[in-house]
Amino acid sequence: MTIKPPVIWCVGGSDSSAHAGLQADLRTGQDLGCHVQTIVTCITAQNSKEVQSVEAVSLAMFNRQWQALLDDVPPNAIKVSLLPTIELVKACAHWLRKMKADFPQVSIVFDPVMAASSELGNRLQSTSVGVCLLQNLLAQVDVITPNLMEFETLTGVSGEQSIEKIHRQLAAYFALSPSRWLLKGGHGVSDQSTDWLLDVNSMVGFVSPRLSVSNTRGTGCTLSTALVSFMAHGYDLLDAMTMAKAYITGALKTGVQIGKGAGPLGRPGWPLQIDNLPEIVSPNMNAQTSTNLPFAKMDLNKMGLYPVVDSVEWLALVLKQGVKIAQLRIKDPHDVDLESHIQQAIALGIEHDAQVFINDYWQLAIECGAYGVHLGQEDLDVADLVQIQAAGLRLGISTHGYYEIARAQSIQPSYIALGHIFPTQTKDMPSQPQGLTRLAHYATLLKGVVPTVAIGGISAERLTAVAQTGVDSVALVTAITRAENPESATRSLKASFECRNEVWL
Ligand SMILES: Cc1ncc(COP(=O)(O)OP(=O)(O)O)c(N)n1
Ligand SMILES: Cc1ncsc1CCOP(=O)(O)O
Repeated sequence: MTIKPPVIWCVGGSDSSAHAGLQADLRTGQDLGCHVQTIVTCITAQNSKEVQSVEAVSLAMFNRQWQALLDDVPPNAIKVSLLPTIELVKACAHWLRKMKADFPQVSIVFDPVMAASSELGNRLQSTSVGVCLLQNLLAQVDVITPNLMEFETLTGVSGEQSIEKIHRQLAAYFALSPSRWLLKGGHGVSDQSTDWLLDVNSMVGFVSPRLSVSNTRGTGCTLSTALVSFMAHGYDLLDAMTMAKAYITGALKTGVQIGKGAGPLGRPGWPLQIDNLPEIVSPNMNAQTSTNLPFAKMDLNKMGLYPVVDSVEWLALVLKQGVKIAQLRIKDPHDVDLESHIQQAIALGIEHDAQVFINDYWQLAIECGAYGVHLGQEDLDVADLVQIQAAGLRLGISTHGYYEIARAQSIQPSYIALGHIFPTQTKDMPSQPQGLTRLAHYATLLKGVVPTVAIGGISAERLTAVAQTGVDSVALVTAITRAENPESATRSLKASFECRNEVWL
C-alpha cells in the first residue's frame, strides 16, 4: 500500500541558486516525506555570493496560485517566508485568515525572511515592508521563526539580553496573539547555538553545539520547513521543534561546497542520529535534574518482558514465572502499608535475582535500598535526581515523543520508556498513541545509547510486532493481570519476546 504524504504549502521566493528559498523548501519537505506545493511570491536572481535582483509576482498571480491550490486539496500545514511587497503581505494575511477559519487544524509557520545570508547586496525586502509584517501576519500564524537580526528589526527588542528579559519584553505581542516565537540562535557567537521557543507561559531552549562549517546557505529556510514538515506529520510543536533542530544539525554537518560563496546544506533524512538531538533547557526547569552523571546501568540480559503490577502478590506471581524486570506501581500514596510493600518488593527482587523498579516513591525507594525507580515527566519536575543518582539507584523515565526523549536523554537515565504505543484502558493518557512507526524510529535513535522499554496497550497479539521494532523491553499491565491464566500468560509472553531475539539477533 502506498502511504499518502502530508501536503505542505510553501509561500515564498524562488532562489535561482537553489541554496535557499522555495527550492530549499522543496528538497527539505521531500526529504521528510511531505509533498510540497508552492505559492511563488517573487523571483530572485541570486547565486551563492549575492542577491542581484528581486521581482515580485503580481497580486493577481499571487491570488491565482492560492485559489488554484485551494480548489484542489487543503494542506496539512503552511509555511510563509519571503513577502517582498506590502501588497503581498496584506494579500497573504487575507488568505491565512481564510485558511484559519475554514481549516483550523492547519498549522501555519511564518519565517520572516528579510535578507539572504550571502556576502553582498543581500536585502530581499525593503524596510517599509518589515514594519507591516507583524501587524498583518502575527495574529494568523502559530509560530514565527525570526533569527536575531529579524527579531530586532521586527520588534525593536535587543536579542543581546537574557532570555528572561526578552520574554518580558514580548508581553505586548503575547497579549495581541497566541503565536509562539522561535528565536533562532544561529547567528549568535557563543559556542552553542540555542533556539528559544517562547510563549506567554514558557521558555524552552533547544541547544546544539555551534558547528564550525561554511556551507550554511538556507539554514533558516530549512529549519522552518523541517518544522512545518514535522507538524504536517502530526507531531506537536515541542516534538516537531526537537526534530527540526536535530535535522538542521545533520544538514549543517553534510553541507556541500557549490559555488564561490557559502554552499547549501545537506539533506540528512529523518532524524535518527542521537548525536544530532538537541539538549533541552529552560530557566524554569528543576535544578535537581542536572546530575551531570549517568545513572547506574541496567543488565541488558535481564530486560525482555517487563510486567508492571500494583501489589506485592502480583509481583511474586510474575517473578515466579522467571521475568527478570518488573515494577511495583501503587497509585494510592495514602496506602498505610506503602513502605512495607516497597520493602517486600525489594526482597522479592533479590530472591528472584530480578531488576525491580518502584514507581513514583523515590524517597522510600532510596531509604529501602531499591534496585531502581521509575518516574514520569511530571515527577521529574519535583524529584531530587541528584539524590537518586548518588544513592546508586537505577532510573527509568517515561517519555511520549522526541521532546521528552531529548529531555530524558540529557539526564542519562538507566532506561527510557516509550509510550503509549497503542490505546490503553489502564490509564487516561493526554497524548495520542504513538504507533509502531514512531516506536521503531525511537528504538533506532536510542539503540546502543540507552535501553528502551515500550509500554501501552501491548497485548499477546501485538507483542511480536512491538518486539521487532528493536526495543529492549516490553512493559505491560492488563495483558497479564486480565489474562484468564496470568501465570501461563506471563510465561508465553516472555517466550514470544525472547523468540524475536533468536530471529533478529
Ligand atoms: C515502564 C514504564 N513506563 C511508563 C510508565 C508510566 O509512568 P508514569 O508516566 O510515571 O505514569 P504512572 O505509572 O505514574 O501512571 C511506567 N509506570 N512504567
Ligand atoms: C502506566 C502506563 N503508562 C503508559 S501506558 C500505561 C498503561 C499500560 O497498561 P496496559 O499494558 O494495560 O495498556
